Amino acid sequence: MASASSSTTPAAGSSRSNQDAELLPPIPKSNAILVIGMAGSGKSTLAGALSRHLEAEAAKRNPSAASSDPSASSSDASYLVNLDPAVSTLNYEPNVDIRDTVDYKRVMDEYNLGPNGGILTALNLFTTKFDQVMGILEGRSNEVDNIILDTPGQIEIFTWSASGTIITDSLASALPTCIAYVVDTPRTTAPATFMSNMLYACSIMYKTKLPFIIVFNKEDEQDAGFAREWMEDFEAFQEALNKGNATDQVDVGRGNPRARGAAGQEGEASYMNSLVNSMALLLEEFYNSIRAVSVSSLTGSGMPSFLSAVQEARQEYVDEYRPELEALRASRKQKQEERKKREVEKMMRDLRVKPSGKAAPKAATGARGGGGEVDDDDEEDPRITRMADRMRVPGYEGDGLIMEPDDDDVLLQTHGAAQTQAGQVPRRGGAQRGEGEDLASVGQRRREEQLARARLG
Ligand SMILES: Nc1nc2c(ncn2[C@@H]2O[C@H](COP(=O)(O)OP(=O)(O)OP(=O)(O)O)[C@@H](O)[C@H]2O)c(=O)[nH]1
Repeated sequence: MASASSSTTPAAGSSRSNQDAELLPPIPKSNAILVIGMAGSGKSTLAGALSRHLEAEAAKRNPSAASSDPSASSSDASYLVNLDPAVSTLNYEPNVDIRDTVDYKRVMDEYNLGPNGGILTALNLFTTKFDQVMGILEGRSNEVDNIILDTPGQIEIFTWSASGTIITDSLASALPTCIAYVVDTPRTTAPATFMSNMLYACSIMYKTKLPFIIVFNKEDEQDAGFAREWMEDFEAFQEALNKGNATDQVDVGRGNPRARGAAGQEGEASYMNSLVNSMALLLEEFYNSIRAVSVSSLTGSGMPSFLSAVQEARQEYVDEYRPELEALRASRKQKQEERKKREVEKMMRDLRVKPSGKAAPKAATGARGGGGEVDDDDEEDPRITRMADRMRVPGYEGDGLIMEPDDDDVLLQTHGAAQTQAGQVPRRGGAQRGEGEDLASVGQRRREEQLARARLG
């Protein structure tokens, strides 16, 4: 488990990213902190506590500005976005609030939905306007240090919905974004609950691929030492598990769970226990790559270590997430350009036009010696070859014909060429139909003309 420690804040806009400004905008000063967690874990309380902590820090850094204009430091310290349409009261004043845009109770009534369906639909409706929210956030992204986004209580509504994905991806493509996964520490002391929380965290991390911070909240009620130990030492977790039922709360006290033992019966070899055991093994890799902090959103303790973890996450975004995003964008752009080029080439071939715009009657070259400028390097279009074959007349060495891609005309020209073995290939017009004349009449007229000429000859 990576622990949060202070790290240098990368300068706004890494050189690497600036080079590729065409694909992605330069990295701004702000971090986006997406606060996610199970219902009641303390997401909103954390968002409020963090913003107050940031305000206080900003006031300390610049006391004169804070005293002359109390709103100045606070507005630059953080920017808050509430994405929970169903919350009734918040312990902070959001700058952008989903409730100002969608009334989730009306959504429930109008669409005949239950509470969760209402929240999901409200979020979906809001997401249709999220480009506007992104415009606002990007506008502030070089003014504020941290943009904090509080998500709906029902975690799956955000993490497994299309709107959650759109919001997360939009943020991550514009700002150094990290996930703050809030854990209700006092309610995670049973090995099974701990494990399911960690599995959820792991699935979100692998889904979003974003820098991830586990925030063990409510440390005023329950120290997170046991959780850290379970993450770092598999045997400690196994020992706690073997002391009782996986679903029993372990008496972790405020210290080492191993020393205190489990509250339940001795070593139950239940299916649940062995399942939790195997999952713990699977999660070892996840634990190794994760940073975890413990805080109390109620008292405000642990905020500096949380902010250090955010800075580490920013660095990870700059070093790992952003280059991948740039590579992805570059390859998508290249593919788009290649497709565009292929389409233009195909169109050129179909029109038999050189890129310079000159017409080239290549279709007539089946009769050799086409008069127009022909792009000889071009691959022959099989349809044109077939058409030219139909037009080819044995022994004819004449000029090319200018024709329209119309079967009637092709037939007429072929017919015209067939009767002029001597080389007087009728130019277009000679073979044309008169107005209102159908193909059969033209044939008839031609036969009559031929007969007349034969008689004269
Ligand atoms: N003791 C203690 N209680 C906390 C702490 N953080 C939050 N709470 C309490 O936990 C309860 C839920 O907090 P919220 O911030 O509403 O949690 P949430 O995750 O936003 O809730 P939903 O969005 O409704 O799921 C409230 O009663 C908070 O007072 C903390 O650090 N310590």
